[in-house]
Amino acid sequence: MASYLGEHIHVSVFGQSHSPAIGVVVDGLPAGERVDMEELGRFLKRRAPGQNATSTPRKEADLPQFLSGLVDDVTCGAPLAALIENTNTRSQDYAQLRDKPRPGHADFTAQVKYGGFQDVAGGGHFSGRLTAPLCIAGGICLQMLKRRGIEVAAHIASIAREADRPFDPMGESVETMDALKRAPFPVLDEKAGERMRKVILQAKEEGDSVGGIVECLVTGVPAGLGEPMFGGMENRLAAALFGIPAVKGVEFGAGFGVATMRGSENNDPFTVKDGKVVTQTNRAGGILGGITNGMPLVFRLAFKPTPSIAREQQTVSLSKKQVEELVVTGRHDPCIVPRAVPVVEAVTALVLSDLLFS
Ligand SMILES: Cc1cc2nc3c(=O)[nH]c(=O)nc-3n(C[C@H](O)[C@H](O)[C@H](O)COP(=O)(O)O)c2cc1C
Ligand SMILES: C=C(O[C@@H]1CC(C(=O)O)=C[C@@H](OP(=O)(O)O)[C@H]1O)C(=O)O
Repeated sequence: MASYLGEHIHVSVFGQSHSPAIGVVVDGLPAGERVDMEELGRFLKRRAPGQNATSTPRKEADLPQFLSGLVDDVTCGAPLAALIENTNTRSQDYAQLRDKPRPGHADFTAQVKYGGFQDVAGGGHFSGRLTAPLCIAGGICLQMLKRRGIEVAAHIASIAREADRPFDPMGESVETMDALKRAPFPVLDEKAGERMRKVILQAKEEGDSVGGIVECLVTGVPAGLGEPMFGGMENRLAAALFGIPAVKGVEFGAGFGVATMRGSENNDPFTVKDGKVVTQTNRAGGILGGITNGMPLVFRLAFKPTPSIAREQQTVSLSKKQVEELVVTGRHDPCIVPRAVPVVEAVTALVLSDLLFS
């Protein structure tokens, strides 16, 4: 399984949703970086399950235990290892899924690939739960980046057809970006947030789920990060962001919108501000030729609706090779998007740190 990321800051995620613990090993963190444990705890809490009606009811404290890599909360240069215990598992909910794979989840493909030896319980290693250890590693990198003037923030850009106001691609204030990190439901327009919550609860009541879009903004990125062709900033971010379960699309800057624009509409004119070359607009999303141009990075991710829904669905019995009905039981997010927002920030911070600290 390809559960590792990064060349210089190498991150390896392990565990399954219902194994005794999940965790991460991070090799290559620079020595001497202080980890603010309270800040990290607040970050992990933003992702943790079981906190409100739009989330899975599975309750987990998601408290990281550090086994190595830190001395008095400061990185010491040795590989950092951290664990989170799984305490609230109900594996019987998954018993039928080895033979009757859930439409939209990885049960069928895992069965094909691992020949029945895969851990089915809780979605095994495919579970969104594996994003918790990613947030430990990414949360540390977010602190390292902030110390160097790089701010990463994401918000819920839309749920189903309800949309927030988009980020200003030229950047947002640090106050606005920080406020999103304190918000239990991170949106820029509270009224839009209310409508989104309603859409999620409505779908849940109907035994269904909804998807949506997360938009991410990174300010303070120096020009010159990334390589042409296959080592581009877009390539690296996309490869990592597609590792978040349920992501089905990633677009940078004006994204798919460029297809209907003219060059005169899409090009960002250059100008000089305070002696620095900048662009007047930022439809490129801060990347040209795979290399950062010094403008903010802006990108969006499409999340599919949660596959495990309460409604009856059609599947097959793999042993009987016949069509059967399936009712998925258990505890699930009616929408993945709100809990995925800090995960997007974490993965972004890991990719940027990998390039910056090389
Ligand atoms: C934070 C988070 C929470 C998730 N919660 C659930 C869930 O409760 N139920 C579910 O079926 N899928 C959930 N997913 C999505 C599945 O893990 C994912 O759809 C599945 O592994 C198949 O992978 P794919 O959608 O990338 O193809 C969650 C994903 C994330 C990132
Ligand atoms: C526990 C988390 O979310 C889980 C993600 C998930 C899935 O299939 O991705 C399925 C559910 O697992 P379980 O059936 O064990 O409750 C969610 O609760 C988490 O994200 O921390």
